[in-house]
Amino acid sequence: MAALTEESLIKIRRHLHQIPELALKEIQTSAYLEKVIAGFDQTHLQVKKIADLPTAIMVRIAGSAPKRTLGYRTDIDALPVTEATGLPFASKHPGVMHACGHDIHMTVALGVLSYFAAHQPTDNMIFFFQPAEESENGGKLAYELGVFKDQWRPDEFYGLHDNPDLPAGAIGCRMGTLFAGTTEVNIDLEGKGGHAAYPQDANDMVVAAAALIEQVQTIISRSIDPIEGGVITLGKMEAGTIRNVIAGHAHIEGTIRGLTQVMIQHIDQRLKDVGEGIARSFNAKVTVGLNQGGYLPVENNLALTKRFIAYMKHNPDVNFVETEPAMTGEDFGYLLSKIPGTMFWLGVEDDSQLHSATLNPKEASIEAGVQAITGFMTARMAE
Ligand SMILES: CC(=O)N[C@@H](CCC[C@H](N)C(=O)O)C(=O)O
Repeated sequence: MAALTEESLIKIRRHLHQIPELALKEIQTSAYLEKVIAGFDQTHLQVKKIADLPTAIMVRIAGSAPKRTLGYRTDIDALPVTEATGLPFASKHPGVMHACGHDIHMTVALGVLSYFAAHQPTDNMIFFFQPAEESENGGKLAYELGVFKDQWRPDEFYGLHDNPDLPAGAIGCRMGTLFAGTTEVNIDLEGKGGHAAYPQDANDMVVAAAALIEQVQTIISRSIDPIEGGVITLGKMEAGTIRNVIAGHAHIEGTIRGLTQVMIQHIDQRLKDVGEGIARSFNAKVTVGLNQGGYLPVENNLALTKRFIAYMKHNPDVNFVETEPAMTGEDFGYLLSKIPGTMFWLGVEDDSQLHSATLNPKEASIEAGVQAITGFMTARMAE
C-alpha cells in the first residue's frame, strides 16, 4: 500500500478539523486515527492502546536493520473555542475547535507514518498520538503510566508545532530552549454573598477579584528582570449570578510562563504573595492553586538538534528558519526531559494567531512537513 497522497492528507485533515474534542475526551478523533492507521500496510506495524489513557494510540514500526528507535509524537486534542472561520469544513462540535492546529499535527504524523509503513525504515520507529496537550498533562500522564518501556521506548523523540507566523511549510527550530514552561493557575476567592443594596453586610468577591487581577499585572512589570521576561495571563474569571446579588465567590484561571524553572518558580511565589495580600485586605479566603510539572520548558537536545538543523538548513527543498524562544507551552517539554530529542515549528502562514477562533492554517504546509520529516528521519537512519 502506498503512502498517503497530498489529496488524501487534506481530506483527512478536514475530517479531523470537523470533530475536535477536548483533552482526554478525544474519542471520535482516536477512533478515526485508528481507522486511518488500519488502512496502512500492516506488515511491520504494531498498534498499542493504553487502558488508562484510552484515547492515546502508539504505533511501532519494526526496522529492517535497527541501530536505534526513533520516536515521533503528535498531540490530538482541541480547545474550548467557538470556531469563526466560516470554512465549509468547520468544527461540527459546538464550542470546540482545533484552534491550535493539532489537526495539522495529526495529519502530518499520519503522512510520515504512512510513508514508513509503505517503505520499511532501517531503524525502529514509535509514533505516539498523544491526548491532552492543552491541559491535563497528557505527555506526563503517559510517561508515568510507563508506556515508553522496553521496545516502546524511543532513543530520540521528535515533534512539531504549527506556527502561523512562518511561511507555509517552513521548518523553524533552535538549539536549547524552544518553548517556555508553564504553571496552570486556579484561584478561588471566598467571601460572603448578600443583597446588592446592603454591601456592609456582605463581602464582595467581584471587588476582591478585580483588585487581585489588577495587582497581578504588577508582578511581571515590577518583580521580573525585563531582560529575562515572563508572562501571567488570567484567561478566565467567573463570579456572581445576577446583577443585584453580591457574589460571595469568584474563580479565576490563568497560566504563568517562563523560559526557566527558576523564573517560573519566582513568578509562582509572587502570585502566592499577592493572593495572601488580597486575603488580608479583603478579609477573604483566597486559595491560589498552582499546577506545575507537566509543562516543563521545551529543551532541545544539543547534539540531536544540531543534526536536525544541519539537515533542514542544507536541504534545498526545505525553507529553514532559525527561531527565537517562544512563550507558548508544550507538554512535550516533559517528555524531552526524559528522552532526548527535538521540537520544531512547522510554518502554516496565517494572519490569525494560535488559540484564535479564526485560525486557518495553510494546507500546503502538510505535504511540505511530511516531506521534510520523512527526509530527515531517513537521513538520520543512514548515520
Ligand atoms: C502550543 C500551545 O499553545 N500550548 C499551550 C499549552 C498549555 C499549557 C498549560 N495547560 C497552561 O495553560 O499553562 C499553551 O497555552 O501555550
